[in-house]
Amino acid sequence: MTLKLQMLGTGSAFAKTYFNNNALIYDEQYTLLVDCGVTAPQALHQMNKPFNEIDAVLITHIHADHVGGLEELAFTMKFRFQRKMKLYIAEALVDTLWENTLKGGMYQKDEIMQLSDVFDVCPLKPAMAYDITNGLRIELLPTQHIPGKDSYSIYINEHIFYSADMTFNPLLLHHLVNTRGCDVMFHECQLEGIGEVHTTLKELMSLPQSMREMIYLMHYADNKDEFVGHTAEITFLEQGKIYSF
Ligand SMILES: O=c1ccn([C@@H]2O[C@@H]3COP(=O)(O)O[C@H]3[C@H]2O)c(=O)[nH]1
Ligand SMILES: [Zn+2]
Ligand SMILES: [Zn+2]
Repeated sequence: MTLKLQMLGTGSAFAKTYFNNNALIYDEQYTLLVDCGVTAPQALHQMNKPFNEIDAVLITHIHADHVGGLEELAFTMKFRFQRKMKLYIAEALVDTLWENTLKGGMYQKDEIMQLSDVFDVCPLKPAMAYDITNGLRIELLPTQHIPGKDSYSIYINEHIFYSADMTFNPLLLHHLVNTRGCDVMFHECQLEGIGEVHTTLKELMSLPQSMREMIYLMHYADNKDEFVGHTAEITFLEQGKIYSF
């Protein structure tokens, strides 16, 4: 099964050169949006892709660069396209996404009272595989990001790791490669400094060569070009480009 991946953006939370780190995953005619940050509506607009062409959105965690575009997406779907988009989300995030993020902007008495009034909500249990289509299987893997904040990386089609924002977890990466057949990793990356809530380039560079060859960097800062040529076997993902896996 060959999937295609196209990043709407590859930027870190406050990057200005790149859009937010959100992705489109294509399985033939099906399109899954992975995260929908503040810049996602603008990025989609520039790609000439209306919200209506997206089949579902999946959320990794609640930070504005991952969910800040959901209000525009949901309002546009409701008032322009008269339908709800499917929302794949860890069950632990359902209430907080509504109560702490969307309700303030979206609440309308008798019209929009809960998340399910604007999304077709599909709560996911972590560590369980779900077939989204015949050719797209996803599993949420809880990964550490901010203390007390639930955050979920994604294991796709039993061989692709797509990291949420996360601190370095070499044990998980080794486990996926050694026991679960992982051969591609899209990994968020903080290019310099101490990775308090993210994984640093230095940490990823400490992995064995065979794993570095699998890694594509995303969620990077504006000065990415300074690091091109200094990442050994590790590749930078580029926003807008279509990759097949
Ligand atoms: O303890 C903290 C919490 C947050 N932050 C910043 O806020 C950003 C929120 O989105 P993000 O998770 O993509 O990146 C985060 C960081 O840039 C931080 O530096 N330290
Ligand atoms: Zn982020
Ligand atoms: Zn985050």
